[in-house]
Amino acid sequence: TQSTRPQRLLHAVQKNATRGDPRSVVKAIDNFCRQKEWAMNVGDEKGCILDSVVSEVNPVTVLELGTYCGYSTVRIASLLPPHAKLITLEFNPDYAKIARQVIAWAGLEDKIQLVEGPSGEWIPKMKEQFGVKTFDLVFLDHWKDRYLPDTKLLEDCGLLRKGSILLADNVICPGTPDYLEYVRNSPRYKSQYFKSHLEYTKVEDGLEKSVFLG
Ligand SMILES: O=C(NCCc1nnc(-c2ccc3[nH]cnc3c2)[nH]1)c1cc(-c2ccc(F)cc2)cc(O)c1O
Ligand SMILES: [Mg+2]
Repeated sequence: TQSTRPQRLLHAVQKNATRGDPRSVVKAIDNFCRQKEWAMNVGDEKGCILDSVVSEVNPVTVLELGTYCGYSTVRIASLLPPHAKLITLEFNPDYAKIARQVIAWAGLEDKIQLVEGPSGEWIPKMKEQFGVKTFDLVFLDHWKDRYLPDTKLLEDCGLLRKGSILLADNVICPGTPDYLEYVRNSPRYKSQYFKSHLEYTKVEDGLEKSVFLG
């Protein structure tokens, strides 16, 4: 039977990356996507912006919406302090299966909790299921029409505190117009746009960093 793109991406990691070395996993995926097949990872250019925001925030609790193959999951987790935790939500079981193996190859299972299912169902359960009080950093990279409803859900569930950072991928391409309008005009957020490019292309895209003001 024909393999899927996520399966081919995983094989590229297992062939070219060193077990237990997250940076080599990130490199192997970027090389695969540049040389072989495009895939919707945040990529190396936007990934550097992600790295700088993670390093600046130094978060203890992180939520990632949209795991896909685990590229940004590994990229973020490799920068976290020792007792920090990253919860990543993935809706598609096939993506989740691949992501678990990519995360294992990077040796980051202890820092990452991959949860399968729709964000709308899981966000209200974060406190009771995972003992989360609030998130220091949320990386939004899932379905683009879910960014705004899930942000409002995070607010309503008391999962954001004064100073929590939302970092959103793809605010230009594919685009999240309703989310951008909200975080840029709401008095409850201070927003900043980091201009970049759609992963592995010359098409404009960017990350929007928004600080929740409480
Ligand atoms: O769709 C994207 N990403 C989303 C995947 C996902 N992985 N998991 C989910 C999930 C997770 C929990 C959920 N709960 C409810 N819906 C959910 C969806 N969604 C995406 C698409 C592009 C893209 C750009 C230009 C093109 F020509 C084609 C494509 C680029 C990107 O950087 C992306 O991130
Ligand atoms: Mg993305």
